Amino acid sequence: MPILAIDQGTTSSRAILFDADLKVLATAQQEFPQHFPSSGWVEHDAGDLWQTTLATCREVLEQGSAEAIGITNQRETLVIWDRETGEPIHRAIVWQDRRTADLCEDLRAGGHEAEVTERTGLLLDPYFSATKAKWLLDRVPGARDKAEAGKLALGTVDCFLIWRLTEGRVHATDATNAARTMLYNIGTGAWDEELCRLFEVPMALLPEVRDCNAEFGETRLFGAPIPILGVAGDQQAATIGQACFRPGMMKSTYGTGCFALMNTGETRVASENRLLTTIAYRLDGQVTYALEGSIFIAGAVVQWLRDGLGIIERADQTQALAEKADPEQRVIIVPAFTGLGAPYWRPEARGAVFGLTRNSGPAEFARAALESVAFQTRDLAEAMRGDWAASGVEAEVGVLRVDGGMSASDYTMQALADILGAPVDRPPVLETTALGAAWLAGHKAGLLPGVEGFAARWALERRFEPEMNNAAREARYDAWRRAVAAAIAAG
Ligand SMILES: Nc1ncnc2c1ncn2[C@@H]1O[C@H](COP(=O)(O)OP(=O)(O)O)[C@@H](O)[C@H]1O
Ligand SMILES: O=P(O)(O)OC[C@H](O)CO
Repeated sequence: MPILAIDQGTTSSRAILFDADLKVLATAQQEFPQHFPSSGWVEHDAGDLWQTTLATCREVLEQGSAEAIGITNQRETLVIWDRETGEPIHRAIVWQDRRTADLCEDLRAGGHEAEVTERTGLLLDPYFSATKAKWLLDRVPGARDKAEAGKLALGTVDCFLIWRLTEGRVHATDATNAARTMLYNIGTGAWDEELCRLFEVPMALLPEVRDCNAEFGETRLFGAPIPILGVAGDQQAATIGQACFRPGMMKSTYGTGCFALMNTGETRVASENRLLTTIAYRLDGQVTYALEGSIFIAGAVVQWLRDGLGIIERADQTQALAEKADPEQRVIIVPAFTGLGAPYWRPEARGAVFGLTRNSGPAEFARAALESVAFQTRDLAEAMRGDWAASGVEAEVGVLRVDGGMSASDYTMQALADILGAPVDRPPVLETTALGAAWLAGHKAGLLPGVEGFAARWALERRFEPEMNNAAREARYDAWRRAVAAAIAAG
Protein backbone atom coordinates (compact mmCIF):
# COMPACT_ATOMS: atom_id res chain seq x y z
CA MET A 1 0.00 0.00 0.00
CA PRO A 2 1.32 3.46 -0.87
CA ILE A 3 2.77 6.05 1.50
CA LEU A 4 1.89 9.73 1.23
CA ALA A 5 4.67 12.26 1.80
CA ILE A 6 3.73 15.89 2.43
CA ASP A 7 6.55 18.37 1.70
CA GLN A 8 5.45 21.83 2.82
CA GLY A 9 8.24 24.15 1.53
CA THR A 10 8.96 27.87 1.48
CA THR A 11 7.53 28.55 -1.95
CA SER A 12 5.25 25.57 -2.59
CA SER A 13 3.47 22.63 -1.03
CA ARG A 14 4.02 19.20 -2.55
CA ALA A 15 2.37 15.83 -2.04
CA ILE A 16 4.06 12.70 -3.33
CA LEU A 17 2.61 9.22 -3.29
CA PHE A 18 5.28 6.49 -3.07
CA ASP A 19 4.71 2.77 -3.56
CA ALA A 20 6.06 0.17 -1.16
CA ASP A 21 9.38 0.14 -3.14
CA LEU A 22 9.61 3.93 -2.69
CA LYS A 23 8.96 4.58 -6.38
CA VAL A 24 6.99 7.76 -7.10
CA LEU A 25 3.40 7.00 -8.11
CA ALA A 26 2.01 10.53 -8.23
CA THR A 27 3.12 14.10 -7.50
CA ALA A 28 1.20 17.34 -7.03
CA GLN A 29 2.57 20.79 -6.31
CA GLN A 30 1.01 24.19 -5.61
CA GLU A 31 2.69 27.51 -5.04
CA PHE A 32 1.24 30.10 -2.65
CA PRO A 33 1.73 33.86 -2.18
CA GLN A 34 4.69 35.29 -0.30
CA HIS A 35 3.95 38.39 1.77
CA PHE A 36 6.60 41.08 2.32
CA PRO A 37 4.82 43.65 4.53
CA SER A 38 8.00 45.59 5.27
CA SER A 39 11.69 45.51 4.30
CA GLY A 40 13.23 42.23 5.48
CA TRP A 41 9.86 40.82 6.60
CA VAL A 42 8.52 37.58 5.10
CA GLU A 43 5.13 36.09 5.98
CA HIS A 44 2.95 33.20 4.82
CA ASP A 45 -0.77 32.94 5.33
CA ALA A 46 -1.03 29.70 7.37
CA GLY A 47 -4.42 29.14 5.69
CA ASP A 48 -2.59 29.01 2.33
CA LEU A 49 -0.09 26.48 3.68
CA TRP A 50 -3.02 24.36 4.82
CA GLN A 51 -5.18 24.72 1.69
CA THR A 52 -2.32 23.94 -0.73
CA THR A 53 -1.33 20.95 1.39
CA LEU A 54 -4.91 19.68 1.44
CA ALA A 55 -5.42 20.21 -2.30
CA THR A 56 -2.16 18.49 -3.31
CA CYS A 57 -2.88 15.53 -0.99
CA ARG A 58 -6.36 15.16 -2.50
CA GLU A 59 -4.90 15.29 -6.01
CA VAL A 60 -2.39 12.46 -5.49
CA LEU A 61 -4.84 10.37 -3.46
CA GLU A 62 -6.98 10.16 -6.60
CA GLN A 63 -4.24 7.84 -7.90
CA GLY A 64 -4.48 5.46 -4.94
CA SER A 65 -5.11 5.30 -1.21
CA ALA A 66 -2.34 5.66 1.37
CA GLU A 67 -1.53 3.53 4.38
CA ALA A 68 0.59 6.10 6.20
CA ILE A 69 1.55 9.78 6.01
CA GLY A 70 4.99 11.33 6.47
CA ILE A 71 5.36 15.10 6.87
CA THR A 72 8.38 17.26 6.11
CA ASN A 73 8.39 21.04 6.16
CA GLN A 74 10.15 24.38 5.88
CA ARG A 75 11.71 24.76 9.32
CA GLU A 76 11.66 27.59 11.91
CA THR A 77 8.60 29.28 10.32
CA LEU A 78 6.19 29.89 13.19
CA VAL A 79 2.40 29.78 13.55
CA ILE A 80 0.42 30.67 16.68
CA TRP A 81 -3.26 29.74 16.67
CA ASP A 82 -6.33 29.71 18.89
CA ARG A 83 -6.88 26.28 20.43
CA GLU A 84 -10.64 26.64 20.29
CA THR A 85 -11.17 27.93 16.75
CA GLY A 86 -7.97 26.58 15.19
CA GLU A 87 -7.51 30.01 13.55
CA PRO A 88 -4.02 31.57 13.43
CA ILE A 89 -3.73 34.85 15.36
CA HIS A 90 -1.48 36.32 12.65
CA ARG A 91 0.25 35.29 9.43
CA ALA A 92 3.11 32.82 9.91
CA ILE A 93 6.52 34.50 10.32
CA VAL A 94 8.86 32.82 7.85
CA TRP A 95 12.42 31.60 8.58
CA GLN A 96 13.84 34.26 6.21
CA ASP A 97 12.23 37.11 8.17
CA ARG A 98 14.70 39.60 9.76
CA ARG A 99 12.26 41.67 11.91
CA THR A 100 13.73 40.45 15.20
CA ALA A 101 17.34 41.38 14.34
CA ASP A 102 17.40 44.16 16.97
CA LEU A 103 16.00 41.87 19.64
CA CYS A 104 18.71 39.32 18.82
CA GLU A 105 21.33 42.05 18.99
CA ASP A 106 20.04 43.19 22.41
CA LEU A 107 20.16 39.64 23.75
CA ARG A 108 23.68 39.24 22.40
CA ALA A 109 24.72 42.52 23.99
CA GLY A 110 23.15 41.24 27.23
CA GLY A 111 25.60 38.32 27.15
CA HIS A 112 23.04 35.60 26.42
CA GLU A 113 24.46 34.05 23.25
CA ALA A 114 26.81 31.51 24.90
CA GLU A 115 24.00 30.17 27.09
CA VAL A 116 21.56 29.95 24.18
CA THR A 117 24.12 28.15 22.02
CA GLU A 118 25.06 25.75 24.80
CA ARG A 119 21.41 24.73 25.26
CA THR A 120 20.14 24.79 21.67
CA GLY A 121 23.20 24.49 19.39
CA LEU A 122 21.92 27.60 17.56
CA LEU A 123 23.13 31.21 17.23
CA LEU A 124 21.18 34.30 18.26
CA ASP A 125 19.77 35.07 14.82
CA PRO A 126 16.23 36.06 13.69
CA TYR A 127 16.26 32.85 11.56
CA PHE A 128 14.98 30.75 14.50
CA SER A 129 11.43 30.67 15.94
CA ALA A 130 11.82 31.94 19.54
CA THR A 131 12.12 35.65 18.80
CA LYS A 132 9.31 35.35 16.23
CA ALA A 133 7.08 33.95 19.02
CA LYS A 134 7.97 36.81 21.35
CA TRP A 135 7.24 39.32 18.58
CA LEU A 136 3.77 37.84 17.96
CA LEU A 137 2.88 37.66 21.66
CA ASP A 138 4.03 41.26 22.19
CA ARG A 139 2.45 42.76 19.06
CA VAL A 140 -0.83 40.95 18.43
CA PRO A 141 -3.46 42.58 20.66
CA GLY A 142 -4.56 40.31 23.50
CA ALA A 143 -2.21 37.49 22.48
CA ARG A 144 -0.08 37.42 25.62
CA ASP A 145 -3.07 37.24 27.96
CA LYS A 146 -4.61 34.44 25.94
CA ALA A 147 -1.28 32.61 25.83
CA GLU A 148 -0.91 32.80 29.59
CA ALA A 149 -4.47 31.50 29.98
CA GLY A 150 -3.52 28.45 27.86
CA LYS A 151 -5.87 29.45 25.03
CA LEU A 152 -3.24 29.54 22.28
CA ALA A 153 -1.05 26.91 20.65
CA LEU A 154 2.32 27.45 18.99
CA GLY A 155 4.02 25.34 16.38
CA THR A 156 6.31 25.04 13.41
CA VAL A 157 4.56 24.20 10.13
CA ASP A 158 4.55 20.41 10.70
CA CYS A 159 2.79 20.96 14.03
CA PHE A 160 0.15 23.25 12.51
CA LEU A 161 -0.52 20.75 9.71
CA ILE A 162 -0.82 17.88 12.23
CA TRP A 163 -3.32 19.96 14.23
CA ARG A 164 -5.38 20.62 11.10
CA LEU A 165 -5.10 17.06 9.74
CA THR A 166 -6.25 15.62 13.07
CA GLU A 167 -8.93 18.32 13.44
CA GLY A 168 -7.42 19.66 16.65
CA ARG A 169 -6.90 16.32 18.37
CA VAL A 170 -3.07 16.33 18.31
CA HIS A 171 -0.69 19.15 19.27
CA ALA A 172 2.70 17.59 18.63
CA THR A 173 5.94 18.12 16.74
CA ASP A 174 9.08 16.04 16.24
CA ALA A 175 12.53 16.52 17.78
CA THR A 176 14.13 17.95 14.60
CA ASN A 177 11.57 20.74 14.29
CA ALA A 178 11.65 21.42 18.04
CA ALA A 179 15.44 21.77 17.77
CA ARG A 180 15.00 24.78 15.45
CA THR A 181 12.76 26.81 17.74
CA MET A 182 15.53 27.94 20.13
CA LEU A 183 13.27 26.94 23.03
CA TYR A 184 14.25 23.27 23.04
CA ASN A 185 17.29 21.93 24.87
CA ILE A 186 19.01 19.48 22.52
CA GLY A 187 21.07 18.05 25.40
CA THR A 188 18.21 17.20 27.79
CA GLY A 189 15.70 16.56 24.99
CA ALA A 190 13.02 18.79 26.55
CA TRP A 191 11.59 22.29 26.30
CA ASP A 192 13.92 24.56 28.27
CA GLU A 193 12.30 26.57 31.07
CA GLU A 194 15.17 29.07 31.21
CA LEU A 195 14.93 29.80 27.50
CA CYS A 196 11.14 30.11 27.64
CA ARG A 197 11.68 32.70 30.39
CA LEU A 198 14.39 34.51 28.39
CA PHE A 199 12.23 34.74 25.25
CA GLU A 200 9.04 35.28 27.30
CA VAL A 201 7.17 32.36 25.74
CA PRO A 202 4.72 30.69 28.18
CA MET A 203 5.24 26.92 28.19
CA ALA A 204 1.46 26.38 27.93
CA LEU A 205 1.82 27.21 24.22
CA LEU A 206 4.24 24.41 23.41
CA PRO A 207 3.48 21.11 21.66
CA GLU A 208 4.52 17.65 22.79
CA VAL A 209 7.80 16.54 21.21
CA ARG A 210 7.90 13.05 19.69
CA ASP A 211 10.37 10.88 17.76
CA CYS A 212 10.58 11.35 13.99
CA ASN A 213 9.05 7.88 13.68
CA ALA A 214 6.10 8.10 16.02
CA GLU A 215 2.32 8.19 16.07
CA PHE A 216 1.04 11.70 15.40
CA GLY A 217 -2.64 10.78 15.28
CA GLU A 218 -4.66 9.97 12.21
CA THR A 219 -6.49 12.04 9.63
CA ARG A 220 -10.06 11.34 8.58
CA LEU A 221 -10.14 14.03 5.93
CA PHE A 222 -9.46 11.73 2.98
CA GLY A 223 -12.00 8.97 3.62
CA ALA A 224 -10.72 6.02 5.64
CA PRO A 225 -8.46 7.15 8.52
CA ILE A 226 -4.75 7.40 7.66
CA PRO A 227 -2.15 7.49 10.46
CA ILE A 228 0.60 10.14 10.48
CA LEU A 229 3.70 8.12 11.35
CA GLY A 230 6.71 10.21 10.36
CA VAL A 231 7.77 13.87 10.78
CA ALA A 232 11.07 15.70 10.19
CA GLY A 233 12.18 19.20 9.15
CA ASP A 234 13.00 19.28 5.43
CA GLN A 235 16.80 19.38 5.70
CA GLN A 236 16.80 16.57 8.23
CA ALA A 237 14.40 14.58 6.04
CA ALA A 238 16.83 15.04 3.14
CA THR A 239 19.67 13.77 5.37
CA ILE A 240 17.55 10.68 6.02
CA GLY A 241 16.51 10.41 2.35
CA GLN A 242 20.20 10.51 1.39
CA ALA A 243 20.84 7.72 3.93
CA CYS A 244 23.53 9.75 5.73
CA PHE A 245 23.22 7.50 8.75
CA ARG A 246 26.89 7.09 9.68
CA PRO A 247 29.02 9.72 11.46
CA GLY A 248 30.93 11.85 8.96
CA MET A 249 28.42 11.38 6.12
CA MET A 250 27.31 14.69 4.65
CA LYS A 251 24.58 15.88 2.31
CA SER A 252 23.99 19.24 0.71
CA THR A 253 20.63 20.30 -0.73
CA TYR A 254 20.68 22.94 -3.50
CA GLY A 255 17.33 24.69 -3.82
CA THR A 256 16.77 28.42 -3.42
CA GLY A 257 19.36 28.27 -0.64
CA CYS A 258 21.74 25.50 0.33
CA PHE A 259 21.74 23.51 3.55
CA ALA A 260 24.58 21.11 4.33
CA LEU A 261 24.27 18.64 7.20
CA MET A 262 26.95 16.31 8.50
CA ASN A 263 25.96 13.39 10.72
CA THR A 264 27.96 13.45 13.98
CA GLY A 265 26.36 10.37 15.53
CA GLU A 266 25.64 10.45 19.24
CA THR A 267 28.17 13.24 19.73
CA ARG A 268 26.87 16.78 20.05
CA VAL A 269 29.81 18.58 18.37
CA ALA A 270 29.94 22.22 19.49
CA SER A 271 31.04 24.36 16.56
CA GLU A 272 34.05 26.66 16.86
CA ASN A 273 33.29 27.94 13.37
CA ARG A 274 29.77 29.32 13.70
CA LEU A 275 28.00 26.29 12.31
CA LEU A 276 24.82 25.05 13.98
CA THR A 277 24.60 21.95 16.13
CA THR A 278 21.26 20.30 15.55
CA ILE A 279 19.31 17.06 15.77
CA ALA A 280 19.63 15.01 12.57
CA TYR A 281 16.86 12.65 13.67
CA ARG A 282 15.44 10.90 16.73
CA LEU A 283 14.43 7.32 16.02
CA ASP A 284 12.90 5.14 18.75
CA GLY A 285 14.11 7.57 21.41
CA GLN A 286 17.73 7.56 20.16
CA VAL A 287 19.07 11.00 19.15
CA THR A 288 21.56 11.44 16.30
CA TYR A 289 23.15 14.88 16.03
CA ALA A 290 24.44 16.88 13.06
CA LEU A 291 26.46 19.95 12.23
CA GLU A 292 24.63 22.24 9.83
CA GLY A 293 25.70 25.03 7.52
CA SER A 294 22.97 27.21 6.00
CA ILE A 295 23.61 29.33 2.89
CA PHE A 296 20.79 31.69 1.97
CA ILE A 297 21.52 32.09 -1.77
CA ALA A 298 22.27 29.09 -4.03
CA GLY A 299 19.71 28.51 -6.84
CA ALA A 300 18.52 32.06 -6.13
CA VAL A 301 21.67 33.39 -7.83
CA VAL A 302 20.48 31.66 -11.02
CA GLN A 303 17.06 33.27 -10.57
CA TRP A 304 18.89 36.60 -10.37
CA LEU A 305 20.65 35.91 -13.70
CA ARG A 306 17.20 35.27 -15.15
CA ASP A 307 15.01 37.89 -13.46
CA GLY A 308 17.51 40.54 -12.34
CA LEU A 309 19.99 40.60 -15.24
CA GLY A 310 17.80 38.98 -17.90
CA ILE A 311 20.76 37.08 -19.43
CA ILE A 312 18.98 33.70 -19.43
CA GLU A 313 15.38 32.64 -19.83
CA ARG A 314 15.62 29.30 -18.07
CA ALA A 315 17.84 28.05 -15.23
CA ASP A 316 19.24 25.18 -17.34
CA GLN A 317 20.67 27.64 -19.91
CA THR A 318 23.38 28.66 -17.41
CA GLN A 319 25.51 25.64 -18.23
CA ALA A 320 25.97 26.37 -21.97
CA LEU A 321 26.61 30.03 -21.16
CA ALA A 322 29.16 29.26 -18.41
CA GLU A 323 31.03 26.90 -20.75
CA LYS A 324 31.63 29.83 -23.12
CA ALA A 325 33.32 31.94 -20.42
CA ASP A 326 36.84 33.21 -21.14
CA PRO A 327 39.26 30.99 -19.17
CA GLU A 328 41.64 33.95 -18.74
CA GLN A 329 39.10 35.96 -16.77
CA ARG A 330 38.30 35.41 -13.10
CA VAL A 331 35.06 37.18 -12.34
CA ILE A 332 33.81 36.41 -8.80
CA ILE A 333 30.24 37.05 -7.60
CA VAL A 334 29.61 37.11 -3.84
CA PRO A 335 25.81 36.65 -3.80
CA ALA A 336 25.18 38.18 -0.36
CA PHE A 337 21.79 39.49 -1.53
CA THR A 338 20.21 38.97 1.91
CA GLY A 339 23.39 39.04 3.97
CA LEU A 340 25.67 36.06 4.49
CA GLY A 341 24.67 32.93 6.40
CA ALA A 342 27.08 30.29 7.73
CA PRO A 343 29.87 30.53 8.59
CA TYR A 344 29.90 34.36 8.40
CA TRP A 345 26.44 35.31 9.77
CA ARG A 346 26.62 38.87 8.48
CA PRO A 347 23.00 40.01 7.91
CA GLU A 348 24.19 43.47 6.84
CA ALA A 349 26.55 42.26 4.07
CA ARG A 350 25.43 42.81 0.45
CA GLY A 351 26.37 41.23 -2.87
CA ALA A 352 29.46 42.23 -4.87
CA VAL A 353 31.17 41.42 -8.18
CA PHE A 354 34.97 41.36 -8.52
CA GLY A 355 37.46 41.01 -11.40
CA LEU A 356 35.50 42.77 -14.15
CA THR A 357 37.29 43.64 -17.40
CA ARG A 358 35.99 45.19 -20.62
CA ASN A 359 35.52 41.67 -21.96
CA SER A 360 33.37 40.49 -19.04
CA GLY A 361 29.87 39.59 -20.17
CA PRO A 362 26.97 37.19 -19.65
CA ALA A 363 29.16 34.07 -19.96
CA GLU A 364 31.55 35.20 -17.21
CA PHE A 365 28.60 36.18 -15.00
CA ALA A 366 26.96 32.78 -15.51
CA ARG A 367 30.19 30.95 -14.64
CA ALA A 368 30.77 33.14 -11.58
CA ALA A 369 27.19 32.60 -10.38
CA LEU A 370 27.46 28.80 -10.59
CA GLU A 371 30.91 28.82 -9.02
CA SER A 372 29.68 30.95 -6.11
CA VAL A 373 27.64 27.96 -5.00
CA ALA A 374 30.77 25.78 -5.02
CA PHE A 375 32.82 28.35 -3.09
CA GLN A 376 30.13 28.80 -0.45
CA THR A 377 29.92 25.03 0.02
CA ARG A 378 33.71 24.91 0.43
CA ASP A 379 33.37 27.51 3.22
CA LEU A 380 30.97 25.15 4.99
CA ALA A 381 33.13 22.10 4.35
CA GLU A 382 36.19 23.89 5.80
CA ALA A 383 34.21 24.86 8.91
CA MET A 384 32.86 21.32 9.31
CA ARG A 385 36.29 19.77 8.86
CA GLY A 386 37.69 22.09 11.54
CA ASP A 387 34.92 21.29 14.02
CA TRP A 388 35.13 17.63 13.26
CA ALA A 389 38.91 17.45 13.78
CA ALA A 390 38.56 19.29 17.11
CA SER A 391 35.85 16.84 18.26
CA GLY A 392 38.25 13.91 17.97
CA VAL A 393 35.44 11.65 16.73
CA GLU A 394 36.30 8.92 14.20
CA ALA A 395 34.76 9.65 10.81
CA GLU A 396 34.22 8.23 7.37
CA VAL A 397 34.26 11.55 5.59
CA GLY A 398 35.22 12.29 2.03
CA VAL A 399 32.16 12.31 -0.24
CA LEU A 400 29.38 14.86 -0.50
CA ARG A 401 25.87 13.63 -1.41
CA VAL A 402 23.87 16.27 -3.26
CA ASP A 403 20.20 16.84 -4.08
CA GLY A 404 17.69 19.64 -4.73
CA GLY A 405 16.76 21.35 -8.01
CA MET A 406 20.15 22.95 -8.68
CA SER A 407 22.04 19.67 -8.27
CA ALA A 408 20.66 18.87 -11.75
CA SER A 409 23.33 21.27 -13.06
CA ASP A 410 26.33 19.11 -14.13
CA TYR A 411 28.47 22.21 -14.51
CA THR A 412 27.82 23.30 -10.91
CA MET A 413 28.39 19.81 -9.54
CA GLN A 414 31.73 19.53 -11.39
CA ALA A 415 32.76 22.96 -10.08
CA LEU A 416 31.78 21.76 -6.62
CA ALA A 417 33.99 18.65 -6.84
CA ASP A 418 36.86 20.78 -8.17
CA ILE A 419 36.63 23.44 -5.47
CA LEU A 420 36.06 20.94 -2.65
CA GLY A 421 38.76 18.58 -3.89
CA ALA A 422 36.41 15.72 -3.05
CA PRO A 423 33.94 13.52 -4.94
CA VAL A 424 30.33 14.66 -5.26
CA ASP A 425 27.65 11.93 -5.51
CA ARG A 426 24.24 12.56 -7.07
CA PRO A 427 21.42 10.02 -6.65
CA PRO A 428 18.81 9.40 -9.38
CA VAL A 429 15.97 10.80 -7.24
CA LEU A 430 16.48 14.45 -6.32
CA GLU A 431 13.26 14.50 -4.21
CA THR A 432 15.17 13.12 -1.25
CA THR A 433 13.29 15.30 1.25
CA ALA A 434 9.95 13.63 0.52
CA LEU A 435 11.70 10.27 0.29
CA GLY A 436 13.03 10.71 3.84
CA ALA A 437 9.56 11.54 5.17
CA ALA A 438 8.04 8.58 3.30
CA TRP A 439 10.64 6.21 4.72
CA LEU A 440 10.00 7.42 8.29
CA ALA A 441 6.27 6.77 7.96
CA GLY A 442 6.62 3.58 5.91
CA HIS A 443 9.10 2.08 8.34
CA LYS A 444 6.93 2.93 11.34
CA ALA A 445 3.98 1.30 9.53
CA GLY A 446 6.06 -1.86 9.09
CA LEU A 447 6.03 -1.50 5.29
CA LEU A 448 9.71 -0.64 4.78
CA PRO A 449 13.06 -1.95 6.05
CA GLY A 450 15.04 -0.28 8.86
CA VAL A 451 18.05 2.02 8.62
CA GLU A 452 20.44 -0.58 7.15
CA GLY A 453 18.00 -1.87 4.56
CA PHE A 454 17.02 1.64 3.51
CA ALA A 455 20.69 2.72 3.29
CA ALA A 456 21.46 -0.29 1.09
CA ARG A 457 18.96 0.86 -1.53
CA TRP A 458 20.57 4.30 -1.92
CA ALA A 459 21.68 4.50 -5.57
CA LEU A 460 24.21 6.61 -7.44
CA GLU A 461 23.23 8.35 -10.66
CA ARG A 462 26.59 10.09 -11.21
CA ARG A 463 29.82 10.74 -9.31
CA PHE A 464 31.73 13.97 -10.08
CA GLU A 465 35.47 13.56 -9.40
CA PRO A 466 37.74 16.58 -8.82
CA GLU A 467 39.66 17.41 -12.01
CA MET A 468 41.40 20.63 -10.93
CA ASN A 469 44.97 20.47 -9.62
CA ASN A 470 45.62 21.40 -6.04
CA ALA A 471 47.51 24.64 -6.67
CA ALA A 472 44.77 26.00 -8.94
CA ARG A 473 42.07 24.98 -6.47
CA GLU A 474 43.72 26.72 -3.55
CA ALA A 475 44.49 29.85 -5.58
CA ARG A 476 40.84 30.08 -6.66
CA TYR A 477 39.57 29.52 -3.14
CA ASP A 478 41.97 32.10 -1.77
CA ALA A 479 40.61 34.65 -4.27
CA TRP A 480 37.06 33.83 -3.11
CA ARG A 481 38.00 34.36 0.54
CA ARG A 482 39.47 37.76 -0.30
CA ALA A 483 36.34 38.67 -2.27
CA VAL A 484 34.08 37.77 0.67
CA ALA A 485 36.23 39.81 3.05
CA ALA A 486 36.03 42.78 0.68
CA ALA A 487 32.23 42.41 0.31
CA ILE A 488 31.83 42.36 4.09
CA ALA A 489 34.14 45.36 4.49
CA ALA A 490 32.13 47.30 1.89
CA GLY A 491 29.06 46.58 4.03
N1 LIG B 1 19.76 23.14 -14.46
C1 LIG B 1 19.88 24.08 -13.51
N2 LIG B 1 20.98 24.86 -13.45
C2 LIG B 1 21.13 25.80 -12.49
N3 LIG B 1 20.20 26.04 -11.53
C3 LIG B 1 19.09 25.31 -11.54
C4 LIG B 1 18.86 24.31 -12.52
N4 LIG B 1 17.64 23.75 -12.26
C5 LIG B 1 17.15 24.39 -11.18
N5 LIG B 1 18.01 25.34 -10.74
C6 LIG B 1 17.81 26.23 -9.59
O1 LIG B 1 17.37 25.44 -8.49
C7 LIG B 1 16.33 26.09 -7.75
C8 LIG B 1 15.10 25.20 -7.66
O2 LIG B 1 15.35 24.10 -6.87
P1 LIG B 1 14.23 23.51 -5.86
O3 LIG B 1 14.86 22.33 -5.19
O4 LIG B 1 12.97 23.32 -6.63
O5 LIG B 1 14.14 24.76 -4.87
P2 LIG B 1 13.11 25.13 -3.69
O6 LIG B 1 12.61 23.83 -3.12
O7 LIG B 1 13.96 25.93 -2.72
O8 LIG B 1 12.04 25.99 -4.32
C9 LIG B 1 16.02 27.38 -8.47
O9 LIG B 1 16.58 28.44 -7.73
C10 LIG B 1 16.71 27.26 -9.84
O10 LIG B 1 17.23 28.51 -10.23
O1 LIG C 1 11.55 25.12 2.16
P1 LIG C 1 12.98 25.12 1.78
O2 LIG C 1 13.39 23.96 0.93
O3 LIG C 1 13.40 26.45 1.20
O4 LIG C 1 13.85 24.92 3.17
C1 LIG C 1 13.81 25.87 4.16
C2 LIG C 1 14.63 25.44 5.37
O5 LIG C 1 14.03 24.40 6.07
C3 LIG C 1 14.84 26.62 6.26
O6 LIG C 1 15.64 26.28 7.37
